Amino acid sequence: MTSIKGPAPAPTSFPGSEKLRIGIVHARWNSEVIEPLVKGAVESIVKAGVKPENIIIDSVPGSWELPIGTSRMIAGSQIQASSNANDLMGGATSLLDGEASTTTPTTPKKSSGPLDAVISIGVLIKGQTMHFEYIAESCCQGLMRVGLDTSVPVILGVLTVLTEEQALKRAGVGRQDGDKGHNHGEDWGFAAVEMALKTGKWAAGQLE
Ligand SMILES: Nc1c(NC[C@H](O)[C@H](O)[C@H](O)CO)[nH]c(=O)[nH]c1=O
Ligand SMILES: CC(=O)[C@@H](O)COP(=O)(O)O
Repeated sequence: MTSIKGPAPAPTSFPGSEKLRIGIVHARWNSEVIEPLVKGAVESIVKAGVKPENIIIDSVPGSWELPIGTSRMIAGSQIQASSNANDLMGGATSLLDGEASTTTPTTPKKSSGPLDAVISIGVLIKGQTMHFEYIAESCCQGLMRVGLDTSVPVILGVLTVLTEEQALKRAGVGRQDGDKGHNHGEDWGFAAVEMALKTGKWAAGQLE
């Protein structure tokens, strides 16, 4: 019997996506699986209309570090956005200091606005101990908390799998049964763009 499980097809258009800035923070553990997942996510973010230069990618050692990495990346983007706004006003800090500003206001080509969504990507593979269970639970709880606390959508890109083949298949690079599987990174990219646009509209009081 064929399976009915899986996401609905992604929307075909994402109006307004050209203004978005999307972050990806990924763990470096299990990099053979991480790499295609990140690639899949980037491809679908671009397909959805986000400019490649507005996709910010950074890494952390392992999935345990994803919640703090995600949280600080969001905060860093907000700091960058407000200091950029100061620069565009002609260097507010130096004016406060009573100095003439030497900063020439320029319009940055790529966005330095705050991140509109972040995808947190990790691959946890069950080993011999309880390590997997502790990290999986804390990591997912932590990522949920970051999203709710910051109001910036955090997309759960963490695979929690029992075998290496399960991980490979979920990154579209399966090696067994002639079945490569499906790259979940692609779904995460579309989810990030959709959630970034929707939370932006909701924040502006626009409900369809
Ligand atoms: N076993 C896996 C880990 N373990 C490493 C931890 O995430 C963490 O980096 C370390 O304990 C230092 O704090 N990470 C994964 O992403 N995937 C694993 O399967
Ligand atoms: C990093 C660890 O603590 C390690 O011993 C976990 O082992 P396993 O992945 O086999 O559970």
